[in-house]
Amino acid sequence: MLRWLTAGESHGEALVGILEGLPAGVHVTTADVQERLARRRLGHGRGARMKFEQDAVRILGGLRHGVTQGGPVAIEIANTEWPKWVDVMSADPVPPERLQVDAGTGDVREVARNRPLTRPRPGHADLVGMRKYGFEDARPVLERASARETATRVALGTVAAHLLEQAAGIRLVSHVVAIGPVGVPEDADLPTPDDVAALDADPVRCFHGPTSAAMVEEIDQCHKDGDTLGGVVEVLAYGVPSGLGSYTHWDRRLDARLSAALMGIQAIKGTEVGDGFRTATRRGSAAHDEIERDPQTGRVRRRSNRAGGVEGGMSNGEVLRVRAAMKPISTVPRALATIDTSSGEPVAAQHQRSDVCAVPPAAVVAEAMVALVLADALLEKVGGDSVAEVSRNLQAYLDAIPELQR
Ligand SMILES: Cc1cc2nc3c(=O)[nH]c(=O)nc-3n(C[C@H](O)[C@H](O)[C@H](O)COP(=O)(O)O)c2cc1C
Ligand SMILES: C=C(O[C@@H]1CC(C(=O)O)=C[C@@H](OP(=O)(O)O)[C@H]1O)C(=O)O
Repeated sequence: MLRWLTAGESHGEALVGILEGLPAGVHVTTADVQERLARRRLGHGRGARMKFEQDAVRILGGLRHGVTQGGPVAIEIANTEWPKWVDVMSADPVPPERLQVDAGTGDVREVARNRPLTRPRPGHADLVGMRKYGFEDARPVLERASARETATRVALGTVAAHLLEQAAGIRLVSHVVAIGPVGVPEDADLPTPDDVAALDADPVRCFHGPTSAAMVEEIDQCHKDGDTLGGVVEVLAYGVPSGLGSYTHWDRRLDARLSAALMGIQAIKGTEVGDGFRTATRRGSAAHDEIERDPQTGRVRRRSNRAGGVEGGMSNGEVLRVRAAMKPISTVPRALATIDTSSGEPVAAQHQRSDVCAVPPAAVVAEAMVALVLADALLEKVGGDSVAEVSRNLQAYLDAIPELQR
């Protein structure tokens, strides 16, 4: 079983992620993690912070000379914004005068940052978080609710992706299929893992040129209008063997596990496996993937992949395809109506800098979550304490599948 945990606040000193249950022998370096994190900062529509926030990575445990040792991998991502927040986000008590507006000492901007946030944003965690944890200030809520935390998921997902590729030849890619009302055509080509450089070069991680240009226009128009946008991302995993996950119990189903992991990303409000909601509109004869034997190779194959590579809660050997729908950013510049929780008066919601659209980075985060779930399911299916053992076990399982079922 693979387990992962994250800790840290958006403007705290650092975020930390731990990945436990990894086999020894996964080759991965700080530079690999940094490369994925850089990808998460890309994307037309990101706010000002992503221009200067640097994601300073340190691997604190679990690796020796670029190879996992079997123990938990711990990764720190320092917030380079931290110097501006040292007092406001200090873990230990600070002298009260350092945080008071009228003290006339210290950094005035930092004092301003400590003003209680009492105008909760509709759509963010602010109001319910204040109620639930007993805060009169939304600061502690947004610090942990913030998607800054997704940096740790991408860091841990990098390690999982390396395990998948090195032990089983599984490779992932993610892309953006819709931003607001602008979506790629249904019959557009799917990217493969060899297309990552092209996706990185695209301002919105979209694989369909004309749609990408229209998405950029939509974001620019939305920015001008003081508004925000959501969209849909898709993750594809190539080379997934048949039989990860199980039909035997609800929480063993691969589709359920993928869906929960995607839904656990901030602002994701819908998930889809394969054609998902579109399948629900079809008749059975046009909804499923017929089985035949390839006359050339003699192998069992499908005539289509509407199921997105999962049947009965198990991977079926086809390309795994899952989608996640992201709501528009809730810090809307043309601020929405709310109430001031210190006075009860109707006011405009708090708003400072913010992303206009964070769908492109959400694709990178979704890919990391899928990598973690698949790595967990792979280890569960075949086990192994080293990458070599996982590979051997996988091969032995595949070799044991009867010839007529292959
Ligand atoms: C990559 C990414 C970046 C985000 N950036 C922002 C942002 O700049 N401003 C904002 O209000 N919400 C942003 N969000 C969304 C909020 O974190 C999210 O809406 C909030 O935590 C409430 O959770 P919920 O939307 O799941 O209910 C972002 C989400 C992701 C995945
Ligand atoms: C910092 C990141 O995303 C942040 C996610 C976020 C939110 O409310 O979720 C709000 C913004 O932060 P701030 O309010 O400090 O500008 C984003 O920049 C990141 O992705 O690394």
